[in-house]
Amino acid sequence: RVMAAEWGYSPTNGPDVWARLFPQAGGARQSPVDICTSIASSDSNLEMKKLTFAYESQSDLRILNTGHGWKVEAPQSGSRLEGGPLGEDIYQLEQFHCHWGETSAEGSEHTVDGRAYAGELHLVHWNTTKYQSFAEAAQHPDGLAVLGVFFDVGNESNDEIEKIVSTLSEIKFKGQFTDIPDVIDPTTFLPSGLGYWTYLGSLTTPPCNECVIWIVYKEPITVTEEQVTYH
Ligand SMILES: CC#CCOc1ccc(CNS(N)(=O)=O)cc1
Ligand SMILES: [Zn+2]
Repeated sequence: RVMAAEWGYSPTNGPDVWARLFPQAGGARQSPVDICTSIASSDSNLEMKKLTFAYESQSDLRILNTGHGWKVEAPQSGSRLEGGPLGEDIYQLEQFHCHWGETSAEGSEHTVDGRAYAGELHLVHWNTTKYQSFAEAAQHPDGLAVLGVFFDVGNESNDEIEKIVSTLSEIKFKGQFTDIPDVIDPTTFLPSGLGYWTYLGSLTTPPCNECVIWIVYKEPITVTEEQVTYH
């Protein structure tokens, strides 16, 4: 059948047929992957070059219903992500968004030894040392760096996530957006334990560009069931 107009996750427009419209989806370094902890090698170089990040608190951020979740546009010229697997380049925050599922038993894009988490937050950065724009960076193998943080469902709610999901009732439909009234500090999304897995991959959704250096934190953050299931 001809590809449905919009890509999605159904049998007729899902990942198995994305490559028809988005050739990179058929590439050799596609994300997400299952992280097999037994074969992940620890790289002494990474331990030497500590991954460092610095974010500003931002107000007046806009949140969008993408049709596949929510996305906060957060271009931050003052933000910096560097070190670890990123060589000498500096990466700047562009946006962050979330993936979750129908139940809290699934929803993350990456899995760890076959185990899915309730959701996954992605902080998308681009290489401002080498490229002039996000769109240009997304055309290069070292163009983007995405921090992935798993969500575990528990009894504590995450205050920063609450600032975001409390606005979702205003953007029930794809394409709608609204302003987030609170100040958001992306640093608070990160777990306390800073151990991570890293690999060279791609955008996990179309156009699936193979331009992402993935950094997936080992420690999940805890959110409540409410915070990852929307009515
Ligand atoms: C090239 C291009 C483009 C559009 O920008 C994006 C940005 C992020 C994403 C989501 N990718 S993910 N889930 O790997 O962060 C998809 C398209
Ligand atoms: Zn994502």
